[in-house]
Amino acid sequence: MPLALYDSDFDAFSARLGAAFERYGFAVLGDHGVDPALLKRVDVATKAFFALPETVKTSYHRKGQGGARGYTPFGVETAKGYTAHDLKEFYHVGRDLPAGHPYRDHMADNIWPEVQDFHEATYELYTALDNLGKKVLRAIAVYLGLDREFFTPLVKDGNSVLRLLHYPPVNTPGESVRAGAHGDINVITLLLGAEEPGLQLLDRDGQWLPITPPANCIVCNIGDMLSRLTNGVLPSTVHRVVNPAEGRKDFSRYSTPFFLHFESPYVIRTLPNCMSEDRPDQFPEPITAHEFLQQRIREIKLA
Ligand SMILES: O=C(O)CCC(=O)C(=O)O
Ligand SMILES: [Fe+2]
Repeated sequence: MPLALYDSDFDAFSARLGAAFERYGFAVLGDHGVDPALLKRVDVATKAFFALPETVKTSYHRKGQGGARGYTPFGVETAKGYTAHDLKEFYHVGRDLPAGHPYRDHMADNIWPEVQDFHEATYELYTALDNLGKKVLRAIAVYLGLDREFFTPLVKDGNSVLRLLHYPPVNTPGESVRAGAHGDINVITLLLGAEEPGLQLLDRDGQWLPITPPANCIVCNIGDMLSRLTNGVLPSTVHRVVNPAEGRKDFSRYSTPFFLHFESPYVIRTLPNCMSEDRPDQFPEPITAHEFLQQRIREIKLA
């Protein structure tokens, strides 16, 4: 789906995107407008970071923060319901908040590694994806029959995270997979770098479908918070990253999801227009975005 349609025919864009989300929980966005030169800078800085010695990388790991900022080493995150850990390491960049901002009591400051251009490039990408996410949410709002700007204030200072992911080569057989089957916790996810094969979604008939986006596309999916808010009208589809095929085992995979979150105090309460006699409220208990996130972080062994 070309993002150009957002400007040329917003209603058509909203209808097509919404239909893809309602059917698959996923959509692929073309010509997303994020500067290719910026993506190259992020790629260079990311690879430079992960190539550092383990002792240097772990100096950017903060225990007891739920992996919210900085480095999370290989072998920590474990998908909900799994015993074997995922085969990945990652770095989280969060939102910079001004001095005195009330959310600073729970949104930690960023940690910046000593890698050239890492701070500038990754934060520029954070801002670009934050803005792109607002466009996607405008299209979703109209699809759901809400005001076009319904989500805009709810995500303004949301606890969104840019995750720079590295899946190292997989040379030893074992139970672990690159990323075990999971639903994303957040509102929506915008994913860059899924051209390297491995990502699959679990379709409603129980089949795993590979996601093979053309170059320069962003894969977008619905997270559990939006699924809950919409009473499942927009599904948070389970997905995973499988281990590489024979010829690709010696290669790393790098990908970059942006997990867009609500502002922490926002109360997720089922939207009235997503309930009906045929679709009774599945989530009668409201929950704040903050509490929802804390519960899920404990489940994936990040806290
Ligand atoms: O690496 C990918 O393609 C997907 C990663 C993912 O699903 C996640 O980190 O939540
Ligand atoms: Fe995911």
